Amino acid sequence: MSSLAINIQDLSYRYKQANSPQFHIPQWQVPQGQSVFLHGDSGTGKSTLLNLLSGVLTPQSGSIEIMGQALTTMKASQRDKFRANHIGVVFQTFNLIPYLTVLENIKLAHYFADNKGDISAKASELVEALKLPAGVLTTPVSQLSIGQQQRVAIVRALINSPDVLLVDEPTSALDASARDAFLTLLVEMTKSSNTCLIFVSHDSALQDYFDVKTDIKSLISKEVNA
Ligand SMILES: Nc1ncnc2c1ncn2[C@@H]1O[C@H](COP(=O)(O)OP(=O)(O)OP(=O)(O)O)[C@@H](O)[C@H]1O
Repeated sequence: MSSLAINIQDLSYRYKQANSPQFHIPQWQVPQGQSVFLHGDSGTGKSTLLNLLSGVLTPQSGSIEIMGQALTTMKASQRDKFRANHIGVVFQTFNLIPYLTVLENIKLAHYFADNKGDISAKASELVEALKLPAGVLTTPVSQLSIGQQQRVAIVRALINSPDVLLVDEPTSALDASARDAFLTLLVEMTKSSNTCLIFVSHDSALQDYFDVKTDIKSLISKEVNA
């Protein structure tokens, strides 16, 4: 089995709109279990890269392997299945369904993965580990604070034990002490499950929590973007 969680080779992507910049990464490799702080100026392509890694966007050329499996050659249905089983995502808006309870939201994520069975026990464990209140599983998401919703989004992303967890700017809604506690937990949890964590943020004060700090500019090929 590959020891790389992510292996990108000669990746090119361009949005369909006229004048969109070409986004090109000659190569990028991230080992299993590594935590990466991915930063860079606004508009440099961080969200685009996360969307390519999660298979939401499909590149025009090049390859993306996750755990040695080529995301880029999968059919859309295979890619959806693969994402459910191997990739956790927490994007800025959390994408939780507000009128469903926390447990119903988590079950929905689990439904799309292969590993069936009752996940209530694991959901309770994660809820406790992320220091959410005990009764939260039966609470509708709309009744939670933003900080709690963020933790629920993490629980949902971790429920299928992903190999790669992609997190986009999640801490802006939190105060400094809540943010510290959140990041410490997030890094601990991903380390203990050998999950590769790609964490995108503008806030360089957060970089010390992570194994590696990567500026997206260093990944993007200069000639193509000139
Ligand atoms: N849906 C889209 N259609 C066309 N162009 C897009 C689209 N989304 C992003 N872009 C363009 O792609 C480039 C990279 O955008 P992206 O959102 O990935 O950057 P970012 O580094 O995440 O920015 P920020 O830090 O502000 O969130 C920008 O030039 C942006 O205008």
